Amino acid sequence: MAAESWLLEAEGLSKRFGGLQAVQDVRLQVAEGTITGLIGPNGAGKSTLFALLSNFLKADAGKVRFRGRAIEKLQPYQLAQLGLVRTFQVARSLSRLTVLENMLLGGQQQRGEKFWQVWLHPQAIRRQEQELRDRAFSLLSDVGLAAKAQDYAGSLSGGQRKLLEMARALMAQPQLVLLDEPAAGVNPALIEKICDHIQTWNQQGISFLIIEHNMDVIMSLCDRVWVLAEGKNLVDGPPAQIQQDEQVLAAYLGLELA
Ligand SMILES: Nc1ncnc2c1ncn2[C@@H]1O[C@H](COP(=O)(O)OP(=O)(O)OP(=O)(O)O)[C@@H](O)[C@H]1O
Repeated sequence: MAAESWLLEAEGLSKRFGGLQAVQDVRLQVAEGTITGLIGPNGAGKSTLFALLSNFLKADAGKVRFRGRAIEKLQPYQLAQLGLVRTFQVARSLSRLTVLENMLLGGQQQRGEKFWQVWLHPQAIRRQEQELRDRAFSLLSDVGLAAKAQDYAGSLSGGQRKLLEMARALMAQPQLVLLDEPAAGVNPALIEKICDHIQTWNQQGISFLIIEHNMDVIMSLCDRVWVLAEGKNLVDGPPAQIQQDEQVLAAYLGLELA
């Protein structure tokens, strides 16, 4: 595939924490319209790579291009404006906001508006706010959380928080969502629902890069899977191939992939 047709492309990414090389010379590509998996044993560097791809951490070396554009110098909110967002766990501070307030924050990161814009165009801002609320309610009803809009996010179950995290990311109307362990701590029935939502959004044109330890989720959702081990690329390929790859099985030291 020609370089310009990758939605997201990283090469030579490295990050060291003190004496620990967490990510070393890593390469990764996400094709437009796909669901791409990122797997690897604990400590393989997946979360660090996510933080590097979304500019929450600065790389020691390497390049990241999104839609053909170098993005290293952009702030995370500017990345969101370009169409690249990542999910965040509903942290303690956000637990004390309502579900709706969490959603509106997700929309805010896309706008990055200046004080003078608010002052000069109050009606336009009010209209935008109404649009944000409408979008928030539409997404909340998609994921079955509309009735909980006024509840504190902290009162949601683990699975409902995951749904809120995903819906909040979609408030920015992204092209690519980096999803951090969407199935972690979620009961099996809700995992199935979460997978259905991801597939539906993907059919609507949103691409995903997903870190996940639940191999059923990775194998059923992903078009391509990248494997990291000890901070480096191990292999990448279609899920069925990855599932049987001996290097991958060895890296997991006997943990079952199937
Ligand atoms: N801020 C940090 N400071 C120091 N070391 C860190 C930091 N963040 C991560 N590490 C270390 O870097 C290595 C890679 O961690 P990372 O969280 O990226 O792995 P991971 O593949 O996401 O693991 P897991 O599946 O357990 O979440 C680990 O050894 C971790 O302890």
